[in-house]
Amino acid sequence: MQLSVIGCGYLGAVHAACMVSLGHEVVGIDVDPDKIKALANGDAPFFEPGLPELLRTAMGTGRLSFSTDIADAHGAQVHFVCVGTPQKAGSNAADLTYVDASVTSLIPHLRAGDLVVGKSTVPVGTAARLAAQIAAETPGAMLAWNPEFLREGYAVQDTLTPDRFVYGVPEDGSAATALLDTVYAQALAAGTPRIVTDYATAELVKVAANSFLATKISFINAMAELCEVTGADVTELADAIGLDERIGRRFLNAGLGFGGGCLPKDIRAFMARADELGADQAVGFLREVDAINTRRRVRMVDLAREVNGGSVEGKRIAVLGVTFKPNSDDVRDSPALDVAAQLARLGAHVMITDPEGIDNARRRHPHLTYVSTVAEATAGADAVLLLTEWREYRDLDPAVLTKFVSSRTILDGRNALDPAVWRAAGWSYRALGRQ
Ligand SMILES: NC(=O)c1ccc[n+]([C@@H]2O[C@H](COP(=O)([O-])OP(=O)(O)OC[C@H]3O[C@@H](n4cnc5c(N)ncnc54)[C@H](O)[C@@H]3O)[C@@H](O)[C@H]2O)c1
Ligand SMILES: O=c1ccn([C@@H]2O[C@H](COP(=O)(O)OP(=O)(O)O[C@H]3O[C@H](CO)[C@@H](O)[C@H](O)[C@H]3O)[C@@H](O)[C@H]2O)c(=O)[nH]1
Repeated sequence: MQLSVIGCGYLGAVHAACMVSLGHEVVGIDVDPDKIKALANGDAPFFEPGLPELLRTAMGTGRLSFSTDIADAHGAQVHFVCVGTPQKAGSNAADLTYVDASVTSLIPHLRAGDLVVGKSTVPVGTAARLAAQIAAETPGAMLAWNPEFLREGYAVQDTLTPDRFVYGVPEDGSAATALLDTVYAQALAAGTPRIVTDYATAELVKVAANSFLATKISFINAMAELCEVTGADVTELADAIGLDERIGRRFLNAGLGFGGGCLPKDIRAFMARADELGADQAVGFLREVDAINTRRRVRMVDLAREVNGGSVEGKRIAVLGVTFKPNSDDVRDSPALDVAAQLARLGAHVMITDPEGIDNARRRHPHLTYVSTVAEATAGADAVLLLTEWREYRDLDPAVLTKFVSSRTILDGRNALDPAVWRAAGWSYRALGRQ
């Protein structure tokens, strides 16, 4: 099938390359000329495991092209909308500027029978509004909402073998469903469940899933707060409750909390939309989920002060990890970057290192100091903060770090290290939610 993918960021670039690997012919469109130039050269414009190889193979087939001109989407039968829906400045609501602009620019190039497929995460009600616009301007063209559930760091496998497909389709949605079934034929044949529903349900499935995940993380972080005042251990607590299959151990890792370009802005946009719908009470608990999450960052800064005798002013603090999670270069709403910036504001000499995130972090916080190695970051450090649990930081040998630091103090913001190993090597080990 001929497909277009509009918006080639973390979601769209992976989607485009994966669709080619399924046998389709794809044109990727983006308004960012640098991104399109890199992609057209077969280079991934961001770090995502497996994407460079997939892109190179896809380019080699001759079935993947990229363009900044939306007119090049003409001729595709299915058009995936993958543009950003960030948080609006000064508000909790989602900024729909990019979704609206991309659909408006696409409409003149649609033909009757074409299917526009929204993949971006949007407030409930968006699909119905866009469907009406498309129907008015290109009779016979259709819209479906097919939210995306991929995780950064696992984007390729999540796209090719998702847990489920959700299709939000109009009342007479059989043609739209049939087209999406053709696009995803391979995964469907392998048994991936698909739920065909209305627009509103599909939109809500996406934000409900992210709200649930955020709530699970904030729940365990609230327990961490209790552990801190009682001397209990949140990792053992999580292991114990997680053995109950109804609860499950996944997404119960206490620490610095959730960040990234999705969970924080999605729960806020959900609250804002519920407010507009007069249903703010229904998701009022998300305010608490957000507040618990933010408190973890404050707690980490406080802990850094505490181990430095009450103030970090003039202290050398090594920060290991700056992305919002490992295996990604994404620093959007990164708890690690936030903590590093707060410590710098308090007068600490913060030395940040990260395997993939430095360029993005520097763009957001150019005044902070970035170095390429753990040795440079920890040289003369009064405290070492592990803030993103990259494999290489989990595997650090305390005996090796001892040679660089000025004080053997480690704060484990992700409960990723074995306290016994670090203490046995003479380190003072502190973490969130455990002694
Ligand atoms: N990142 C993820 O892991 C992920 C997972 C699931 C869902 N989502 C959702 O997918 C959407 C995209 O997220 P992302 O992380 O890929 O964002 P992103 O910022 O990485 O990418 C968005 C891209 O859209 C482009 N764009 C903006 N306006 C455009 C237009 N008018 N025409 C063409 N391109 C345009 C931008 O230049 C950018 O490259 C969001 O709604 C997000 O919530 C993201
Ligand atoms: O037990 C846990 C699990 C995660 N996190 C943090 O939560 C954040 C989000 O992690 P994750 O959900 O793995 O990353 P994303 O790539 O942002 O993926 C989420 O957001 C995407 C965009 O909507 C969805 O598609 C995915 O299903 C959803 O998991 C990160 O900061 C993690 O460090 C924790 O603190 N504890």
